[in-house]
Amino acid sequence: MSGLQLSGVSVSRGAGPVISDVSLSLEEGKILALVGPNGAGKTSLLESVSRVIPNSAGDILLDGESISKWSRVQRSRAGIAHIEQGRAIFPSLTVRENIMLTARTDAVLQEVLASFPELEKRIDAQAVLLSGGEQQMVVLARAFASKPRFLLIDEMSLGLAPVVFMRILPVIQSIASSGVGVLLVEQFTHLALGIADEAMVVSSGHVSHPQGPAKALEDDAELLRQAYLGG
Ligand SMILES: Nc1ncnc2c1ncn2[C@@H]1O[C@H](COP(=O)(O)OP(=O)(O)OP(=O)(O)O)[C@@H](O)[C@H]1O
Repeated sequence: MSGLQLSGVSVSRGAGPVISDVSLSLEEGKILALVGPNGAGKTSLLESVSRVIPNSAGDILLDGESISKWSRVQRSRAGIAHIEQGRAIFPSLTVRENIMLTARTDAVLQEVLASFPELEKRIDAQAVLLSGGEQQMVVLARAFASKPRFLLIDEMSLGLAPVVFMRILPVIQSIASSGVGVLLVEQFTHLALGIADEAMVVSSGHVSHPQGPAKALEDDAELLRQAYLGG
């Protein structure tokens, strides 16, 4: 079986479980939106996939092989990239230097920039001088330049106006079209559902709406509301 799978994954933090028995499946080239209320455990779930924290039960599989015991570095080398919450650019470096940290060669840089027309224009600007939206583009470009198979994106829109985030959405779509599987956690639920192939809702650490077509949730406000309340 190819792709990334979570099978009955639980995650504990401090006092107890924050994720219980979550299963999902992500294929390369697809976007799966993971939505749910604040504190539902979405960040913790992504963190268990990249091994910021371990899963306490269940299994995480890559191409059918268990990676639950793999370190963060091993998972990253296997192509699992994680854009964590908060902007993580190197402010004193230029856009080019930030992207070259992972691109390493000019050929890869040029390949990446083809998906980021806005950045191409600002390639020699110091990153600190960019707008919030442009800085997030740099973060995305740097992750894409590492040539991931799977990209975990945690609330890239934090601190951005929806209209600014809307410029980032087509870039995420283009990354997925290039063959990267994207697991997207996003506070602007409808924007995320609008670009996702599939979606699922997590509420209080549990799956309250299982993985299925994103359109079903996008088109049915009542279904979405119920799932947010815990199904
Ligand atoms: N470092 C931590 N130590 C202990 N508990 C934590 C830690 N980080 C998060 N939690 C708790 O884990 C639960 C899930 O939080 P998490 O951040 O994973 O949810 P979330 O759905 O991403 O929420 P948000 O949208 O607010 O970021 C919450 O109850 C939170 O208080």
